[in-house]
Amino acid sequence: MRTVSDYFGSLVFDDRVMRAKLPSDVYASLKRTIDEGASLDTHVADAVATAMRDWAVEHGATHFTHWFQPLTGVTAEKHDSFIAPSPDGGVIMEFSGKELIQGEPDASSFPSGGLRATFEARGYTAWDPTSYAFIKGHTLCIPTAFCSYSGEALDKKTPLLRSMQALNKQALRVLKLFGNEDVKCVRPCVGPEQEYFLIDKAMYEKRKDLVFCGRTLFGAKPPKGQELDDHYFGAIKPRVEAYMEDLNTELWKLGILAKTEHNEVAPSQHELAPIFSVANIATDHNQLTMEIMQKVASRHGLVCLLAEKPFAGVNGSGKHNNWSLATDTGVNLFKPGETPYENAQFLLFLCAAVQAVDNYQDLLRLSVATAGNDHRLGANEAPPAVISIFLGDELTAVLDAIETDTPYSGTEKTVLKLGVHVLPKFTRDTTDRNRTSPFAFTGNKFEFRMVGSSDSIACANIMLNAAMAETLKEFADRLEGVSDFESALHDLIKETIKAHKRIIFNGNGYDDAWIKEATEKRGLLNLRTTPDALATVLEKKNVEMLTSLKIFSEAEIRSRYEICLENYCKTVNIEGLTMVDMVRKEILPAVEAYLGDLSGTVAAKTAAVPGLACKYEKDLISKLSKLADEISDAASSLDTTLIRLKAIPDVTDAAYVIRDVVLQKMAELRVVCDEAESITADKYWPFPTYGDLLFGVR
Ligand SMILES: NC(=O)CC[C@H](N)C(=O)O
Repeated sequence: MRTVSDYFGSLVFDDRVMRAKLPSDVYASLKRTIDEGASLDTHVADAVATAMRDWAVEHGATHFTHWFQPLTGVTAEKHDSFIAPSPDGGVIMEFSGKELIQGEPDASSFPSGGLRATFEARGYTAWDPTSYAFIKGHTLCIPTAFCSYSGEALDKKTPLLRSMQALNKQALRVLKLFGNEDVKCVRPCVGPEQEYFLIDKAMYEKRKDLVFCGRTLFGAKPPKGQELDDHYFGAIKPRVEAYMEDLNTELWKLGILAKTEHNEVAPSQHELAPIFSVANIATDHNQLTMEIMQKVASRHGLVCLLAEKPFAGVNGSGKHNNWSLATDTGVNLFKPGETPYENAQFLLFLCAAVQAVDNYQDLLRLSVATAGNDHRLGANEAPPAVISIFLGDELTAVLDAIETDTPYSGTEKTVLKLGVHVLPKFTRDTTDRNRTSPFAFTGNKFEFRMVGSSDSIACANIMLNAAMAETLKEFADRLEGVSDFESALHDLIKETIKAHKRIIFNGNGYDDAWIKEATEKRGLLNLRTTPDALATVLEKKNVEMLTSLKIFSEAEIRSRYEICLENYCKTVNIEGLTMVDMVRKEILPAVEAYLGDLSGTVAAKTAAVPGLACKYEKDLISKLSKLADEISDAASSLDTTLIRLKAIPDVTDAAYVIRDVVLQKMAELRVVCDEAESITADKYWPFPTYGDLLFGVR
């Protein structure tokens, strides 16, 4: 039997393959490009392309594609076969260095958020040699960045790579101050925990809301939900187990480090978590993971729902983004060290994260802002829309002690002197206690829990890296060249704690009292909806930070603002239209059919026994008939609003109408439909119910 280690990474042109297949000088040169960003010359590119082609063809590939991440949030690919005609009438398989390095997909149909007006529609894709090429189906996929000819990023990978570069530069400056001359590179490492729902495919196909929107727009609460907590970590059902097994095999073949799997809180909800990797690879891998999760589900007669809130009344799905910083010498900068010096360094990086999150709360919030995630954040199942940091009581007490120069009880009652004393050993706080926090320190990393399950993790990590780079830059500017490093460091840490401790909160984030305290006493932002959050990207401090670090140009920021808002408007518009369609073509006809049969029953019964009261039927007919009128009115009102919406030219104005009017009307329509469902006989209801969907996979 083949073991996992036999086939792990078998579809990846990884370091093992490169070492075996490339001439040693080519391998050394490519490694320099991968590790140090050195540019690649043409003969190296040609040699790599040839080896890649031979390897891919051996593995059954017939095509290649530049695989990229446009601003749609999903990945894109355009396949070209390797074939070229040979003089004898046959074909040879060709792939050049030029084709490896650069491609020219026709970009005119990807969202560009107004950027297109300023440059040619055609963009180009450029190989990202730091992320390995892989085979999907019969196609060699080459991870690439996607840019315009004038250099504007049209994708999510380019700004992510830029943010990693900025962070590397500033982190190295800070590390030098601590005497770490041997460190050549600092990289953000990410492990995204992916939550998802698995439902039966045949049932899925009967619901237009699931097919068009990926989430239910109607559904009366079933008798059983998640109240017994019997699904969380429960035994995995055989059908789901078979799916997970198949999924793991596919992911492992692609070198994706799928590690943990379990049932989540809601019925039919599950989670898959990988081992950490460098941020851009983790991003590529998560995109691939989401794609393969859906593909494999189909083979098992299942559908994998990635929407943040596919069902009302039970938990939604997030993608908790575990984030840390690692040096090429193997040090995790968020891990408390063993020596006083390491501890001082740890505290400085920790304080930088605190300041970064406080100063750029808005950017972190908007990095996860989508129509789908708005239903999840703040619904007492995922973090609220207010950003705060959980540090745990022990670490918070250490920071308090430093801030006030008071003894910390954990260290034999001495006043902590940075660079002299070691920190006490922290017991790791259990993740259970962090569950309500948007940004939780978990011993050696931060867990950014606000990311939505269907989101690309690129945006969240771009903003995290950017905010951290900016803060480290400020710290390095201040500390470089000081005569007494230890006291300057002490002052900086103390001041940072004082200035930014308002963002630290170890209590229950679901508590209404916290939201009040956060916004009223602490002045933290509460950006409840996507339009509220997105608007903040255009604020001067944010534009200045992102442009000065060269992560985005101003035009790129504007384009992303437009695209995200447009996406919000389009998503909700599709949902509204789907509701109207389902009501008019399915729900009302079903209710009417039931009403017709009930009325027929009354007529038949009174014909048989004249004078019979038929109270049960008549009450039901009155109630349902009244609901049918209300449903019809609510659907018309929603429909009229959607028509009005179309006439609003400005996307920001449209987004506010959605936030304030459309979503409200959708909610009103749902209430009456769900009520009708709860009193309509099962056999009339036109599509599978919540009970069927949530408990249908056995
Ligand atoms: N067990 C959990 O951590 C639940 C998390 C929750 N599903 C979320 O949306 O974030």
